[in-house]
Amino acid sequence: MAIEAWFTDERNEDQRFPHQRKPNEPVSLDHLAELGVLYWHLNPKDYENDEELKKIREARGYNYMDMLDLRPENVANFEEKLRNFYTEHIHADEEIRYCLEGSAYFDVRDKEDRWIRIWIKAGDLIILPAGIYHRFTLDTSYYVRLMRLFVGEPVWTAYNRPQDDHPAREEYVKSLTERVGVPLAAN
Ligand SMILES: CSCCC(=O)C(=O)O
Ligand SMILES: [Fe+2]
Repeated sequence: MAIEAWFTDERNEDQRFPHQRKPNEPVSLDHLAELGVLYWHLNPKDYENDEELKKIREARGYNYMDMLDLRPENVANFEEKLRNFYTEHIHADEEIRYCLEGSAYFDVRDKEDRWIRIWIKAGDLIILPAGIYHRFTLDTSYYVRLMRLFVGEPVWTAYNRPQDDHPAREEYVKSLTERVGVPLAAN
């Protein structure tokens, strides 16, 4: 079972709604990969002994790990945090999130600056590349338990859009043309 992703409508309704277009315009994993967004589906029940997760962490150097239980009762300044998560931003590093329970939405910008909504559920691990414009919201279930991974000491600093001159943004924009350039040049 793969994650679902789609282009969002532009309606000004609750951010926790799916915001699918009518008819729905799905986005494939290949399209996400072109944007540098990576995805795995793992077994969330046994994450402590999961060899697949171990392999990914080793291969990518994710030695840091913590848990984020996003529900109003156990997060200080819950509303403010959610507001910040939903403000379009980038990071200087990858954003790696593994959904263990519940569900939520990551929105990422595509090359034409359209929003793609990615619905993550238990077992979905996604990696957003450094420099990609994105935001995050809970869905109507209003609960998600996420594992956060990182290389070394974690840096969660968010740089709100616009960040055209940020080195991570410049690097990301360059990587987009290179990623598309390879298969085209091979033709
Ligand atoms: C709650 S995890 C995702 C939110 C986000 O984009 C971030 O933490 O930078
Ligand atoms: Fe982020």
